[in-house]
Amino acid sequence: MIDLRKMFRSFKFAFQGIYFLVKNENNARVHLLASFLVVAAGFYYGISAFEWLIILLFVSSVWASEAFNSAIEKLCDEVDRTQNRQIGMVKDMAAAGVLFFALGALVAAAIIFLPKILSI
Ligand SMILES: Nc1ncnc2c1ncn2[C@@H]1O[C@H](COP(=O)(O)OP(=O)(O)OP(=O)(O)O)[C@@H](O)[C@H]1O
Repeated sequence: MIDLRKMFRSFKFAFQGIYFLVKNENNARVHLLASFLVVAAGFYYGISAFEWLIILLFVSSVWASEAFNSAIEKLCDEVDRTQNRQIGMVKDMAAAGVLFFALGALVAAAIIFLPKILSI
């Protein structure tokens, strides 16, 4: 049996997580600006349903990877705040996860929008 109250409570915590991300993480604010710009460009250029699908997949993937990366960073800082090579590596690998999606998003946005921008 699904406990709806528990489910809505989990949503509340997840939205709290989004609030923490945007409030505390500079990179999340960069993602917010980029997401806004790309969605605005999508409406401006009237992109197709398939192009929207690609954009939405990348936007949500970048946000999800940033959320995991920030959570890992916070956890690392709780575990050990002294200089620790392993902690440094964990943080760098988590950051690489965001970079993979961000670079993919950049290339996808260029493939979708550059021809439209250049044809004007
Ligand atoms: N405890 C540590 N030991 C070794 N290296 C660390 C440690 N903490 C951070 N680093 C190194 O410094 C880099 C930046 O870490 P930091 O936690 O400041 O990340 P940030 O992305 O700048 O975080 P914030 O969002 O808090 O500004 C890490 O990727 C890692 O290479």
